[in-house]
Amino acid sequence: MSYNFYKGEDIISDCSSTHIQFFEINQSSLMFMGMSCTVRVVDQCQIALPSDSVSTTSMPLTFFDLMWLALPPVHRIFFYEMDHSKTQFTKTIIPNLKHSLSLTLQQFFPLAGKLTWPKESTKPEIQYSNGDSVVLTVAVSDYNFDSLLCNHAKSVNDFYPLVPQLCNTASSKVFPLLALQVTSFPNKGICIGITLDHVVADGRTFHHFIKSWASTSRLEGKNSTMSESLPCYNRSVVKDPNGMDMVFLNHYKKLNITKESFNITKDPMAPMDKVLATFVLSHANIKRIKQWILIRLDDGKERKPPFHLSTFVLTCAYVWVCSIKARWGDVVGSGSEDPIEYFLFPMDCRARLEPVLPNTYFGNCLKSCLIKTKRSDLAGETGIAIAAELIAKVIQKKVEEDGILKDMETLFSSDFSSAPDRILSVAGSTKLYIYKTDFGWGNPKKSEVISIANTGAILLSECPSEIGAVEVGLVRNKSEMEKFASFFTKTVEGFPPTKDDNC
Ligand SMILES: CC(C)(COP(=O)(O)OP(=O)(O)OC[C@H]1O[C@@H](n2cnc3c(N)ncnc32)[C@H](O)[C@@H]1OP(=O)(O)O)[C@@H](O)C(=O)NCCC(=O)NCCSC(=O)CC(=O)O
Repeated sequence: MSYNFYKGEDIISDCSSTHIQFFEINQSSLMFMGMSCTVRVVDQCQIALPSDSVSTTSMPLTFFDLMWLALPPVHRIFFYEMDHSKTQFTKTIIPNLKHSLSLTLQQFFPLAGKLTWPKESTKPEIQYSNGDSVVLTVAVSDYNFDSLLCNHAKSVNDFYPLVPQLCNTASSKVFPLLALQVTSFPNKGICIGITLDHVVADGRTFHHFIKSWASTSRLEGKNSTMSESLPCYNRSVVKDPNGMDMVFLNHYKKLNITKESFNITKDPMAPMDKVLATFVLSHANIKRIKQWILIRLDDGKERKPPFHLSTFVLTCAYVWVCSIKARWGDVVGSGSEDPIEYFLFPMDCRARLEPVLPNTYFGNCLKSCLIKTKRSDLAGETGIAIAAELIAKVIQKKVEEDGILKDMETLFSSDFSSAPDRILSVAGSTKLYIYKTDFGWGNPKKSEVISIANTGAILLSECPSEIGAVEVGLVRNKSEMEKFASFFTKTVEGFPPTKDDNC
């Protein structure tokens, strides 16, 4: 099943008003059927920057961007509880979102541009041309809004109609980078679905953009982005003394991605028989896990371990072990078969490079950190302590540019890619403060990244209802999810309480 409902030829008229260009699409409402959540598309338009506000610009991809060239886009959804009428939605909310989006895109113009590989260039680049725009879909749904917000397991297919597809016109070898969808659940809430090609932006840049759009919208178009938080487009700050970009391009050549055949297919997501659920690791439980690990690591000398057991480390170690047990059973790694398990997480290098890059650097600046260990190590009694030590030690290692290269080579190796069911990766972060994205309707009640259904990744977010707690999202088949839920709840209950526990 494909959700591609947009056809470029259908653009019929330029209805530009003030400085925003709206190209309304001549189409009757379309329905997404065949799944519980039904969405009716009522409008599609293209939102451009204010006319002539940014001139045509080319932005070369750095090696950090090139890492993501062939990977599928990220689909993120924000849910806002908000009592609103149909009239309020169409007459006030949507015009304000369109206007504020246009203003925000002026500062984040590459998102309205295209990925392409010009004849005269040695590598692909992002090109913004005056008039480029982002497709915004407006939809309405009468589905049960509350059921999409709850933490318990629900079909992942219910979320697909809430995110737009990137409208690739494969023949042109020019690819859009961002698509947006706003869906109204009348009297209940509003949902914003975003599809972003990771090649243009990582988590930090994406959340910079979305928060800028939200604050401009909250202030009803009065441009709110303070000058100190404008995106930084200085790409010369990313050094590539070892020519890592060429290493990536040579790798892509093997995948037949070249200047001549620059035709990247980023398949739309296909419905699948899986459920999505959210688990919360409370602050008290994180402390319990830490205390339990410290006891396991203690060599009797009561020294502090020479690495930092951060909330991230503790959460990942705990979830990795629960995930292994849910997939392979409680007693794993015994007998002759003891396969290698992989853990993969992104590290934001902005503050770790020499010289340091500003937080507002626009683009990708992620290093992929890979950890390998035998399944029996993780499944054993001290599995969580072993996992925590492995992850923490990788984080404290100095970031070196050739280290990034080594990781990428491992990622591309057949050994790694032939074992998708033995890789646990991480999406999101508790430090991006996604629950502080307020369009004027309060903070989101929930946010999901639906693309984890394809990657099997866990999604980390800060917990909106408890400081210091972590939300963990994942997509699994029903029976594996039930086992995961059981391990997730019971394992920490078996750890001794800390002195801070309120019990
Ligand atoms: C490598 C890391 C995961 C390691 O995290 P750690 O928390 O273990 O280590 P750290 O050095 O960052 O932080 C160590 C301690 O410093 C403090 N600390 C650090 N940064 C902080 C911040 N911004 N706010 C508050 N506290 C902070 C914390 O107290 C933490 O300990 P304590 O926890 O004990 O208090 C992280 O540094 C990192 O780079 N995260 C970014 C990942 C990212 O950008 N993901 C998005 C991928 S894109 C994506 O997935 C798309 C999407 O999201 O839409």
